[in-house]
Amino acid sequence: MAKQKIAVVGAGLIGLSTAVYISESISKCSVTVISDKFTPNTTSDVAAGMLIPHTYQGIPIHQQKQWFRETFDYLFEINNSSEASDAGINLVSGWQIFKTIPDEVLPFWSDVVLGFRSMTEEELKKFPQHRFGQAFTTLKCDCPSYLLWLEKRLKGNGSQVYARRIEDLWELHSKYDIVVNCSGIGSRELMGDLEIYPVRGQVLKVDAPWVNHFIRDGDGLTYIYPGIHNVTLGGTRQKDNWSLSPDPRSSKDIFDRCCALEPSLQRAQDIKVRVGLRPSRLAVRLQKEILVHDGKKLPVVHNYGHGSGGFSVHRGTAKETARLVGECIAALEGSSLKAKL
Ligand SMILES: Cc1cc2nc3c(=O)[nH]c(=O)nc-3n(C[C@H](O)[C@H](O)[C@H](O)COP(=O)(O)OP(=O)(O)OC[C@H]3O[C@@H](n4cnc5c(N)ncnc54)[C@H](O)[C@@H]3O)c2cc1C
Ligand SMILES: O=C([O-])CC(=O)C(=O)O
Repeated sequence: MAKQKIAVVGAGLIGLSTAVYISESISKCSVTVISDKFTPNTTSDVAAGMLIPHTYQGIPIHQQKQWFRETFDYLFEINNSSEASDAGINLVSGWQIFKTIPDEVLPFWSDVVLGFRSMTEEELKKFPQHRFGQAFTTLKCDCPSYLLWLEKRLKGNGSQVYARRIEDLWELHSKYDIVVNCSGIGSRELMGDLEIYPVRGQVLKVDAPWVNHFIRDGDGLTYIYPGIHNVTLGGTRQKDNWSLSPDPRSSKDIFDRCCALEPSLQRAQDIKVRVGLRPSRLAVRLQKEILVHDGKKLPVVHNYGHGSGGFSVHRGTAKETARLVGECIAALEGSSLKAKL
């Protein structure tokens, strides 16, 4: 049986990690990634890269927990290997703090991260405005390093990578048997999917190597995330705002909010501003679709709409996408066998 040719559209975190999973788990295929932007110019490069899940309202919690666990276990294994530094993965401990006691004292992901517990009175003294907190250890990706590492893995296993903008997935019909759509916010135009919308996020990447614990305000707006190369200070969440231009007033506001939680940040150096558009949707779109033109068919598997939580679940959604691609391959092989009989 000839190898099935698979095109993955998108070279952000979701496209690259899905292409890696498919190329490493399905032997009967060749994989080509096609994208108009690559690292360091994708939304995924802007992210803080913390493994702290965001809840998708349209997806059962057990499913989200499974995606998070698969992602955490995968990155934990990399963290414990000689690849950790190349892949940009580190373990980081810290605190999520709340001004009032949250509804969810024990979030669904509490037994996936390491050492989850309530903060002690002594620890809370550092944050006089906050009444409650959770201490735990999780993983963080240095996003550009991780994307480069994924790209290197792909090229190393013989997959192809091309720069090109796709206007219509049907363009790929003549060269590919199956298309995997990981175009993030680009799916609004590419698929005409009006359920996906941008949530603009502005962050600062600063040099402050003495900061070694993360701090996240439970309101999700203010966070300090130390990584391998810099500390990410956040943030903003601006629904339906498409602007990629840095806003100086937001930068000052972010810096002030973070200094209120960690005053030593006043001495931070080399402050860079980054903006990204979170590809937000009630639920990640993870499903098969058959495109039909003039009686010809093109199977497509969608994997987009990861919003604020792509890093936290990417390996789990890549695995599920590969399973759907496997079903498409079985169907194509079944129909070519039938045609021969
Ligand atoms: C400020 C900020 C902080 C964040 N922090 C975290 C965090 O700490 N933890 C976490 O889990 N998540 C975080 N996220 C969310 C995370 O960044 C996203 O969920 C994730 O990056 C989405 O990845 P993606 O590959 O779908 O999108 P993208 O990175 O946008 O990739 C989409 C790709 O598709 C390509 N593309 C689009 N349209 C076309 C087309 N028509 N033709 C060809 N190519 C196309 C693009 O060029 C790009 O390569 C954060 C996001 C932001 C903005
Ligand atoms: O909420 C966080 O902690 C970081 C994040 O995922 C985002 O800004 O989207």
